[in-house]
Amino acid sequence: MGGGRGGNKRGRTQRRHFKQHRENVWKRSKSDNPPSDNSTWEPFATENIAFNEYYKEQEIVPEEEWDIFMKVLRKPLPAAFRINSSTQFFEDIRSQLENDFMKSLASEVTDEGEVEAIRPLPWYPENLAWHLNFSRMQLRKNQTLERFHEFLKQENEIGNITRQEAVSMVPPLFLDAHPDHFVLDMCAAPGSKTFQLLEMIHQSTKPGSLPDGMVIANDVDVQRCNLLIHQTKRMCSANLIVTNHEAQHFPGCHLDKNCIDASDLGNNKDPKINKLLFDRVLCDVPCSGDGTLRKAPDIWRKWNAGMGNGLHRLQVLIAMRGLALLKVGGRMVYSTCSMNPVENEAVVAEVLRRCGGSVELLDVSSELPQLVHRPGLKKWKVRDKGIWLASYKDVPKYRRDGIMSSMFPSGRSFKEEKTVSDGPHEGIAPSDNTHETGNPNSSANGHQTDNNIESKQEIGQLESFLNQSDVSDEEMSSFPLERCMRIVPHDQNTGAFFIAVLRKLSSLPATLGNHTYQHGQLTSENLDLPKQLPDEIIKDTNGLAINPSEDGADNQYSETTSDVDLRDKPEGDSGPDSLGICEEGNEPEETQKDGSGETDHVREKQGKGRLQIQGKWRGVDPVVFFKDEATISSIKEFYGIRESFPLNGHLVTRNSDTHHVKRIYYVSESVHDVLKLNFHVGQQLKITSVGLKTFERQTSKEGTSSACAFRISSEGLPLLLPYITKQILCASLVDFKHLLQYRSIKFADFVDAEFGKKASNLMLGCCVIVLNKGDQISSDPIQVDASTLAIGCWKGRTSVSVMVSAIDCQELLQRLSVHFGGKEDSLMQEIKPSIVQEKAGQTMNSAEVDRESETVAQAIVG
Ligand SMILES: C[S@@+](CC[C@H](N)C(=O)[O-])C[C@H]1O[C@@H](n2cnc3c(N)ncnc32)[C@H](O)[C@@H]1O
Repeated sequence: MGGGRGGNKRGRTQRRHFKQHRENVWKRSKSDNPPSDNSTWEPFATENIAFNEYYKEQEIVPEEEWDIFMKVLRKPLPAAFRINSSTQFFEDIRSQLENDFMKSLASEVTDEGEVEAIRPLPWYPENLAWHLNFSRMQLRKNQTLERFHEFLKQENEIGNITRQEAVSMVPPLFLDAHPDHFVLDMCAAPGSKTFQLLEMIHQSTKPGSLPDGMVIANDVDVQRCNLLIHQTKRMCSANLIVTNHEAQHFPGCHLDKNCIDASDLGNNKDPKINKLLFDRVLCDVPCSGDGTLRKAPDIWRKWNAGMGNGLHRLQVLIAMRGLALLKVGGRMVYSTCSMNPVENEAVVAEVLRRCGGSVELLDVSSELPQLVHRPGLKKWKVRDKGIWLASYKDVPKYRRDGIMSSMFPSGRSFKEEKTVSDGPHEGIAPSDNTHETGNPNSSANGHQTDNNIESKQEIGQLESFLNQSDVSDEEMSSFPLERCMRIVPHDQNTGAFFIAVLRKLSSLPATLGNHTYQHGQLTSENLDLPKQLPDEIIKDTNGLAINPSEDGADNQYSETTSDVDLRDKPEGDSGPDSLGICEEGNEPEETQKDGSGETDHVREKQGKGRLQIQGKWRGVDPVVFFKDEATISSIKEFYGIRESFPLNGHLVTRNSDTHHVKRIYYVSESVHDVLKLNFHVGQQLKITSVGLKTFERQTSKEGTSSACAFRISSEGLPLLLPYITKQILCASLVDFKHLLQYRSIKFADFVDAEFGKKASNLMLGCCVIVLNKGDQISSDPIQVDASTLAIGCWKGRTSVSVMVSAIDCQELLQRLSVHFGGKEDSLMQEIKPSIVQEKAGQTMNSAEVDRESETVAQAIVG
């Protein structure tokens, strides 16, 4: 099928893999009802004294709003979902919601105080995101709601809508990614924001073309990477690479051109890019996740102030790495689903402090004017072991491993009271390189930046300022942290979220390092160098890994299902293990620590352990460019692929043995360039998934007798469609519908006899059937635009069979009925008697259809 939004729409025929493994979040789950046996079931307690005390003290909301804040926080979170704008029928779905369901549901009673049953989120562009005021129980309450429930279930299953917490949709909007941007999503799993970013990259792409940009989606957790791959598969993007790194050590892939083999250079093989830099970076870091309390009420029980303290360090490191990888002029969004200032404003302040004047915090409030948000805090306190700390000087020595100066509004360590190293004057640096002393904030300031102090006079002024504003009990940040955005639940009936938008104005101070914390302070390593992986990993991952693996690839998804279950559990349904594995992905290992500082050490150790395990993955094959000229030519010849479609250099596989390649993936120019760079830098990027599955080897008996060993995969069809000149036919609406209805039709049974004849003349093997909506003239080459509907089929010896799953056929039929509803009756009258009889008997006599081709088609459809 053609197009994305504005052109490159991904059809339902491509979503087979996705839906086969996707939990339907709208379906009934055991947890919908309390257990019927006598076991003691109690609702989650929605009270935590430490929580109350903490956030009251932080003045997270004005005192007079406290009660409503708590009241809303205790209420289950209403569902929200997004229409996937990359699907071919997104406009139909939106119109169904606007014109049909909004009206039919209007009279239904919803939660108290809510007037509308469903409504578009006013701040989300083009009515593509919706808020729903019914719980799943209510959805089954009556017929009108049941119909809506069915709609949600089906569209979710097909992949046309995605359930996503409303506030989680915000960060990608502020990232403002364009189709030509290189985007890094540092902590991407399970991938709801990556999906949005891909939609942005692909928007307005013409059918058969690819954007210049790309997305690298990274996550440290292998299992969650699988979830990410699974989620993003629906986008069918050739512009995506999924990687598995600690974000704080994400490799920059710096290429020393001197190291390139001279013969490579001679062969014009030098990569177009010599390091990885991004136009946009999304830094949606692991957090304590108390913004998701409404969705994961078990957090009430587990919450403690140490959760945020334990994550601050990692959050700073990840954000700093993101800024190092950001191009000058580029934008980075830092976000969390936590309300805690230690994880939010303190992190933002610390990166500003470290970056001097090279990074600015943007005021983007005018960009989504209808999004209600609160300004970031300028002052806050740190709580450790039940004690309030107003300033780092209050931190007992023995706690300085866990409590960092950067957690406080001033960021001052007070280690050397008279050293002008940090503090309220962002971007001000002493002339000596105090970062070498281990002062957390001095490295950023220890280098000449635009704002650096040039003269002794200025230093004198600063010292006098610091003396005047010496430690007060109430510290206040002098950064414009009010530009940060805090979304609180009672403003828009959502979860809570924090967002800060940063722009890189100039290179980071030259020796600003990859910071590690020692004794409560940041010290520097070189930010631009990726952390050296253990030797064994380098050895074991010799070659890019791609997922799923050639053998039993899809099995990996089953392992991820439990994650989906946890994340998407309905309100009130979170088991004890689900803490933090919310859609916005809190980290349970980290959140359960008490802020002793051990958390991150544990995390780091776990991280290393994980890496080592990953290095020993079995079934991980290297990614190689597919260059087998004979196979490429046979594919080109069989499908008549136009020369204008670049195949050479864009095909990758995981098998260097050309004869045993099962799947061939297509990569965009941008991904190609990154892969090439990665080869040159010794494969620093640990790639778990790359490329759009485009060709699959035929393995069935009939398949192997086809003149071409490879069929076109449903995922790759939209991209290839405009370039296919052979094995492609245009079917009338009635024959197209018959194919979807009966799945296999004998040549003689097509209503359009001419079409049946043409079909019988196709070569044995894979073919493409395009719906003629009345605009195609049979003698002309088939015209493809964003609305073109096409399905992959198998031309057997006596029939044509669809290679589209039953549910996709069903959905397509429904959509056709919506579009061409008026013609339905007359079409039915045209149905050939033989087919009607078969249908009437509900038996497709397999003896009457081409057995072989059906077998092939079934094998393909799975
Ligand atoms: C808040 S969730 C991300 C949610 C995601 N952006 C989305 O919208 O679906 C945080 C993610 O960070 C990952 N993570 C934790 N520590 C990390 C690290 N050091 N580097 C990279 N990812 C990390 C977790 O595995 C988790 O998937």
